[in-house]
Amino acid sequence: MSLLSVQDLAVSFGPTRVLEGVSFDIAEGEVLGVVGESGSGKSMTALAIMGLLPIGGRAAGRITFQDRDLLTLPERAMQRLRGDSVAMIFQEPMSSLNPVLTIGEQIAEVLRRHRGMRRRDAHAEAVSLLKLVEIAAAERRVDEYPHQLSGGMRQRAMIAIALACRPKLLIADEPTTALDATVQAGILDLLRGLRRELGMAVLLITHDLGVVSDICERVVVMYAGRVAEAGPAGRIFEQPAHPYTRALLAAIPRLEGPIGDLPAIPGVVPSPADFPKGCRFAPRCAHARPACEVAPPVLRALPSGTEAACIRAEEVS
Ligand SMILES: Nc1ncnc2c1ncn2[C@@H]1O[C@H](COP(=O)(O)OP(=O)(O)OP(=O)(O)O)[C@@H](O)[C@H]1O
Repeated sequence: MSLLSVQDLAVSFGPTRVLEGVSFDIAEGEVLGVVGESGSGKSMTALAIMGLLPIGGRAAGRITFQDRDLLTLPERAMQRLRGDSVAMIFQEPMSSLNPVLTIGEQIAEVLRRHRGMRRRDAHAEAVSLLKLVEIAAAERRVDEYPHQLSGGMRQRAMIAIALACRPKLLIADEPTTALDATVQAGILDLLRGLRRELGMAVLLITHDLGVVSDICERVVVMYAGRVAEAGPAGRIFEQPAHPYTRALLAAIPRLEGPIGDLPAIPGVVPSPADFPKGCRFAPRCAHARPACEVAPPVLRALPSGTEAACIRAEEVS
């Protein structure tokens, strides 16, 4: 059974629809990757799930978490859910951490509020949580301020705060983008381990298919506010059906590849006001035909084992 089910999600700002027809499920303990370039709608999807859309944003469709319809849940219940069951971490931990409180105080605050812990117990639990996210010298670090930690350590501290309420689902929005490659690998290892140890589901948002390749079981590829392709990670990587997925895969830097010769996708994601009438990827697609510009392609199951929104998927994959 699904822990989270997103069905036909749309997000609008006034007359502008930035997201449309987005559907996916996450099972308990599953890691789902949501991938796409900047502007494809990944963050908006996450914020709609959290009930934290920017001012003026309106969500339609259905988001079900453990049988509760999140789009109709009263704000107080939503607040409780954000503390108790669903947690989110962002790309830049410094903007989410409070600079004038120690890491320990910030974790303890969550523990007191959501788990009703007393001050001394909360401090001890904060140290345990810092150990869980593999911060060395946790007993000392717990009393330090965010600016005293490195970027990688701050992200680990953010994860510790997110874990303090023992969420069933962790939404990680570009958690490693601001970090250098080695630190990035460490954070991904940590997420993989935590997921195994705690059995929590993870929704991992990234623009980098390389990041999802060995941590996610399933992948949703988004383009210009719609799902371009979705399926098991293995299938997506071995036999991608959508030309956009293939282009993203070709853009993953490979160590053995010639340096400075990375195949890029020409052009940029259109802004919502300029979304084409037909396939939104058509203007950048090497395989586009006039038929692609007539109507938006529907997501359909393909023999390769994924679902793709491309009318030429069988011919081009
Ligand atoms: N406050 C806002 N009001 C109106 N439109 C917005 C607002 N914030 C974002 N958008 C639009 O919503 C679309 C999706 O943005 P979103 O941030 O979800 O993309 P993304 O894939 O997460 O990209 P990034 O990796 O850059 O965050 C974009 O076209 C963006 O211009």
